[in-house]
Amino acid sequence: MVRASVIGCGNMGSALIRGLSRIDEHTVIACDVDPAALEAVSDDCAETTTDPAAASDTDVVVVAVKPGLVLDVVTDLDLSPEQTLISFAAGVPTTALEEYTDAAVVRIMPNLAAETGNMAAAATGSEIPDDVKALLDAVGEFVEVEESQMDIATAVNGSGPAFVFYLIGAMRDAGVDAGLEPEDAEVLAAQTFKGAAETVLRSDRDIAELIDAVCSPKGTTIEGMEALWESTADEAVGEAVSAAEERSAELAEAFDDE
Ligand SMILES: NC(=O)C1=CN([C@@H]2O[C@H](COP(=O)(O)OP(=O)(O)OC[C@H]3O[C@@H](n4cnc5c(N)ncnc54)[C@H](OP(=O)(O)O)[C@@H]3O)[C@@H](O)[C@H]2O)C=CC1
Ligand SMILES: O=C(O)[C@@H]1CCC=N1
Repeated sequence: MVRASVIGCGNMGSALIRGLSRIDEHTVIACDVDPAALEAVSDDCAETTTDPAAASDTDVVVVAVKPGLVLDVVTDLDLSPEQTLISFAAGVPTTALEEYTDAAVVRIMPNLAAETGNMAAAATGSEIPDDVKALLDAVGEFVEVEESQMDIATAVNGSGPAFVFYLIGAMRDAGVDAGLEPEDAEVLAAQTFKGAAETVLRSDRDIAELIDAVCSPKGTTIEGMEALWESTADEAVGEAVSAAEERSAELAEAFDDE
């Protein structure tokens, strides 16, 4: 069992808390300056507090506040070398965090799908302790990456859900425009993304082979694929990822002189 606290229970912190509450092996203390944020997760954690000091004696301390607040919060926590600090912050390098704490630091780029146990996370740190791995495994899949890869990971899996929500919306809207009921179109589009993602994860076949498997000769899909191949859809996705990556790098630049 992992004893963890989550400091900052907004969008990302609350998603983690709710994801961990789906399994009862972990004890989670939730901390936020906003009582309303704590009220929203009170049924999904063991304890809530507005005092970070009261939440700082757990084995693992997850800091999920906005990037600009992270170092102040970490400084005030005064953690020991036996504890592990997890930072979710975009653009805050591990070395910067290490200057402000005695705890072992693991920098993680999570995503909102922690809430449903489907998080894709990138983790970096000299050694990722077993209890942190157990915590990440409990809410999805993680991969270990180099610190230098964190900006692109932030774009792909951290920001990625927003890009995918957008694409699901576009597929839904196309269905609605052609006559489907909005609720039906949303289920069909979202479940199709979910099923396709699950297929990619579970299949030995690469993505080109999977596309081929859907395209019946002279059928419907090949017509749609030809329209996609002729469009600049892949460039648009690439540009979205690059813009998010650049912003992550820009946030990190603030720490260059520290
Ligand atoms: N949202 C996402 O999908 C993802 C976010 N992240 C990272 O997670 C972090 C949090 O992002 P997100 O959840 O979106 O942000 P939110 O603003 O939704 O949540 C942050 C929460 O922390 C609270 N807070 C502020 N100061 C303190 C403090 N000193 N002690 C305790 N709580 C405090 C805020 O309260 P108040 O609002 O009153 O200030 C708010 O409730 C960021 O660093 C971000 O880069 C990473 C991946 C995905
Ligand atoms: O938009 C952001 O900055 C945060 C980090 C990745 C996802 N949300």
